[in-house]
Amino acid sequence: MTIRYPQGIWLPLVTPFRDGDLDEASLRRLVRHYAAQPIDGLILAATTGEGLTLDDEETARLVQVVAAELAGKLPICLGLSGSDTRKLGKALELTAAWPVGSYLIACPYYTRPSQEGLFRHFATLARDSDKPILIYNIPYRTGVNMGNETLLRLAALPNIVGLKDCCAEAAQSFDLLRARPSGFSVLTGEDALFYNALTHGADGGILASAHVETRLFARVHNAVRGGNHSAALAVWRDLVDLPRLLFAEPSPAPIKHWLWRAGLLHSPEVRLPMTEISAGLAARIDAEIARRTSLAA
Ligand SMILES: O=C(O)C1=N[C@H](C(=O)O)C[C@H](O)C1
Repeated sequence: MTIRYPQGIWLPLVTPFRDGDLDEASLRRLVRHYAAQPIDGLILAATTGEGLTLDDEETARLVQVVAAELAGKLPICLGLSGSDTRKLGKALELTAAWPVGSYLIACPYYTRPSQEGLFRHFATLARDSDKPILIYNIPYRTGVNMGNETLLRLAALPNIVGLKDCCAEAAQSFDLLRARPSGFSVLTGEDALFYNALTHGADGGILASAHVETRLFARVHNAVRGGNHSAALAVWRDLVDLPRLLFAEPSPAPIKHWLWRAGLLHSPEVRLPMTEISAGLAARIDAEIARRTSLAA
């Protein structure tokens, strides 16, 4: 399923592991669970999905299992990252026939290219693929910030359809939202700023935190879209502590801990260099699960 204007809640699915391998049983359980939630699409093998630790065979299997389980219920977007334009071009070629509708491609990291380098990198990748591409701008992970001028040049290319915005500069995000052409989608990847981004005009979010209380994240989105800002704010005031808790230590370990405690994952296992959460954070998460469970009862 190909979506040319992504909006709403896109879930960057965690990748379950068991004893070092892909845990397919947990993966199927997760997909069944989220297919019944109010989300608009799944992102696989991105930051939250520990995509950098998966080899090609595992990524292929991940996509295959998720697509089979979804049976077309939701669109799939595949996360790609790297700092070599040619290798990414080969990854696009390798995955062209896979059941993914679009790609989320991070800016090249570590090498800190110029704005012209960033433009040519994405323009080359856009030329190499028929599928829609979302640019992922996250300077605090990659070391390079794609400026709005470059983004707007890229937005003019037919299959560059949007941005996952994690630039961490409120003015840059707002200026882009004012200047973007119609048909170019902006989704925030700053979980704790989701409500603010929506009120500034963003189309939705790619939010690891939405693994938990998915319906409340969707309610915030729907209320802002419907112009009901006081209803959105009322939900958000209760929800905003959740992303803070789930990002208190490197993601996705806190989220995996929560999903394990909730019975959706067999294990909270992450792959090195990520590590499981501290005992202190585990106790805080367990207490929050207990609090939310007693409120719901
Ligand atoms: O999985 C992702 O991609 C996400 N990335 C952001 C990050 O890298 O910090 C956070 C977002 O919730 C999901």
